[in-house]
This record gives sequence, C-alpha cells and structure tokens, in this order.
Amino acid sequence: SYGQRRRQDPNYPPGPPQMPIFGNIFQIDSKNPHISIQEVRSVRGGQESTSFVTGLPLIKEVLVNQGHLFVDRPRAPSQSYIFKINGLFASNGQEWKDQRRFTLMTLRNFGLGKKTLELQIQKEVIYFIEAIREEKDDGPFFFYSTGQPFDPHFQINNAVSNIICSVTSGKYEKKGDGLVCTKIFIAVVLFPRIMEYLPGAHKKLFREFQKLESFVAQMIKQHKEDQNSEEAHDFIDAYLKELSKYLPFCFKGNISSNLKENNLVSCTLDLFFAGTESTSTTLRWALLYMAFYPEIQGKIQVEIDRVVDHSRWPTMADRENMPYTHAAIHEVQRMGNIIPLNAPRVATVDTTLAGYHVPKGTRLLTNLTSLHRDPKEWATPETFNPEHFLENGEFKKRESFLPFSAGKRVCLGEQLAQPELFIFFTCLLQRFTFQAPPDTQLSLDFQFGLTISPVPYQICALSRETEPKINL
Ligand code: HEM
Repeated sequence: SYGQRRRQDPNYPPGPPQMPIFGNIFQIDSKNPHISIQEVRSVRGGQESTSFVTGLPLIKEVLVNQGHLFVDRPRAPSQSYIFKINGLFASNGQEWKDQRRFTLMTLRNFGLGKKTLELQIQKEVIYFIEAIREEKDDGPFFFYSTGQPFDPHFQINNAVSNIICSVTSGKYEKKGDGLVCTKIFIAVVLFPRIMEYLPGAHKKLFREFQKLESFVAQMIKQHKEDQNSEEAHDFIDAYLKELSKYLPFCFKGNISSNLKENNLVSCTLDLFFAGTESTSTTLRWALLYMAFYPEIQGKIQVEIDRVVDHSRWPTMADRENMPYTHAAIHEVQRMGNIIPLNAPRVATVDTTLAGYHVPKGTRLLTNLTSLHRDPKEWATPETFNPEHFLENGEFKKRESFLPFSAGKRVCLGEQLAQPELFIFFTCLLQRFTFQAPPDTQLSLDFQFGLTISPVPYQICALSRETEPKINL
C-alpha cells in the first residue's frame, strides 16, 4: 500500500494523509479532480496508488524524455469487464504498436493530413449549413434560420461523427445505409448520461457496450460479404484485406502481427469514441466562447472575410493567413482543457522522477491543467484571450499547450482533429454570428463526463448573408 511504501521508501512521492482502505479517495473533488490536486502528489484509492505529475519539465519527462517507460495504460479490475483491453486506446506492448502502426498508415492512405480528408470535412459542414438554409419555417432547422435559440450539441456531434464514420465504414454510408453507424453514434452520445444513473450504471454500460460491439461486428460482416474489389474503401475494408493475407495460417487473422478480428472491432470502436466526443466538445466550447466574447468573434470574422472571398469556403491553406483565427482556436482548446488529466499511464519499470522513486506499476496522471492555467506562462490564465498565441501579429506556438498530449502515445487523431476544428469553426463563422439568446446571460460553467464539456446551453445563430461585407 501507499503508506507501507512511503515508510519503506522515503523517496516515494509525497502524498496527503490517508484513511485506511479508502486512501485519499474522499479528498478528491469528483467534479473537479483537476482543480483539487495542484501538486506532484501520490494518492491512493483503495489499493491503487496514483501519482499526479504537474508542471512542464516533469510532464515532458513522463511523456517524452522517459516516454518509453510510461507508455503503457494501467489496467483497472473493472476494465476488462466493461471495456476491452485491446484495440488502440487500452492495449499495451506489441499489440498496441501493431494496431497503432496499421491504423495510422491506413488513415494516411485515406487522406489524414491531405486534401481529400479536408474536402470530406468541408462537405459535412456544408451539409450542416445548407440544411439550415433549406429548411423552411416548419422544419427542425426553423430555429437556426430565424436566429431563435437552439442547443447545437446534437448537430455538432452528428456532423463530427459522420466524418469518423465515413473513414471507418464509409462504404456503406455512401450507399445511403448509415443506420449502423448512426446507432453507434447515438450510443456514444448516450454514454455520459448512463454514467449519471449510478449505482448499477456499470451494468447498463456493459450492456450498451455489448450492443456497440455487435453493431460493429455486423458492420464487419457486411464488409466481408461485399469484398469483391482489390481496392480498400475504408478502414474496416483495409483491415480485413490485411487479415485475408494470412488466411491460410489463421482464419481469424495474423497471429504474429496481432492484427486480429477482435482487435478490428476494438480499434473501430476506439476511433468512434475518441474521434467524436473530443472534437465535438471542443466545437461546443468554441461557439460558446464566440457568443461570450462578441468583440473577439467580430475580429475573427473580419479576418475570415479578408482572406476568404464570400463565394468560397475556407480551407486549410487559408490558415497561414489567419493568425488571429488560428490563435483563437488554440485558445478555445487551452481554456476548454477538455482532458484535464490526460489519459492515464503506468510505470513499466522501477524508475525515478524528480528524485522520487516511482515503482513499477504506479499509475501516472499528467496534469495538463497545470500547463494550460499556469500563471507564469499565460498573461491571463483564467480568461479567454487569443493574444496568448500571438506575437507581433503572427501565430506563436506555446510549449505549455498540450491538449493532444505528446510523445509516442500522443493523440492518434490530431491530424484529423485540427482540420475538423479549423474548417468547422471558420465555415460557421463565415456564415453566422453566434450570440446569447435575448435577455440571457451565457455561463462558462462546465460538467465532468468523458471530457470537460460546457453545461448544456442555448445559443442563437444569426445569418450573416444579409450583412454588408466588412473590408479592412
Ligand atoms: C480536439 C480533439 C481531440 C483531443 C483534444 C484529443 C486528445 C487526446 C488525448 C489527450 C489522448 C491521450 C494521449 C496520451 O495518452 O498521451 C488521445 C488519445 C487518442 N486519440 Fe485523441 N483527441 C482528439 C481527437 C481525436 C480524433 C478526431 C481521433 C480519431 C481519429 C482521436 C483518436 C485518438 C486515439 C485512437 C487515441 C489513443 C491513442 C493511443 O493510446 O495510442 N482523437 N487523444
């Protein structure tokens, strides 16, 4: 236990006094764990000991310099019961390396970091915006076109999940059969709500997860039945084609490479989870901040109008000419701070950190909040201020900004998330001005679920079509 360890090893990281059995579990504010823990500390919940790593030098040590020693995810007893411990997010060792390498290679083939994917993102935003325009007074988009208050949560989630769906199982989306994918998306959106119904939530969660798995299995079955061309159309296709190379040796895949059908199911689910919630939460923060700070929104719109002719949509190539907008998106991510303690890691060997002994098996949480709110790093750490990422009017990278983490296990989808954020944000602000509903004070309060997200809000989107074009 922590107490024994600390007595036996004075070099074990310090921690607050603990209760027997429960350790420090009651000292952590479950709603704000990232706020209640501000130092490098070890705490214990039950038998588990976790170290919180704070500050840029130490966080870089864990994620980058000594990254190979902390690259694994810890195993919770409930994890293998509720979630699988394979796939991309939860696997370790060679199994993780094989899934990650194959997924990155395949996503690159399907346009990650290239123009093709950008066009796909643009298409989704255009669908979203055109739907707003086409609908007349009685349609579900009536509110949007008339500037009436609406909650953008569902629409944003839907658009973002369509992108990840088209990459993973796009073949069937194109045929107009988006049902399976839509069901998965709805379940993903429902997950945080299910967690609210504790106790018993884990049982529901497990059942929902099983349903998700069988949806994906069904999707894979459809892909198998339809594999008649040489070309892979989406991620599932590409994975199945790789598996089929090894059919003579192993019906369910290549034993030596860890590419197996159960891993295909888990990787697909991981892409849905990781690819939907994080991007859509960031976009919800973005619209909220715009409505909260109308002058900043106005400056961004001036920049968009200066660089992008109103007859076309913004593209990634425009970003270098839009330092203020680029900085504002970074500021949304800094303030949104949606994954405040990063994803957990575990020490794979006995090692030392800041002079403290970190025994093998210690869980580590890198406190990204300590970077994103560091008063020594940011002029106004608690206030939204795009100037944080500007110097002499040019965009400036900042070391203390790691929303996607860093090192070998850095977010696998960063190159998808960045164009998603830029294209959604700029296309929406090119066409709409977001503002608080009349007589309403918007709040920047957050709630804690899979990510830190804004509390549900209503917002008005005023069409800019009739506004005169602003020239600088
Ligand atoms: C604003 C959007 C996003 C943010 C802030 C974000 C952030 C993160 C963070 C902090 C991690 C943990 C990294 C670590 O352990 O060091 C992570 C992992 C991951 N992300 Fe993202 N992410 C975003 C979007 C996406 C998208 C669009 C995808 C889909 C392709 C994605 C796929 C993944 C996967 C598969 C992992 C697990 C990687 C591994 O364990 O090897 N993410 N992300």
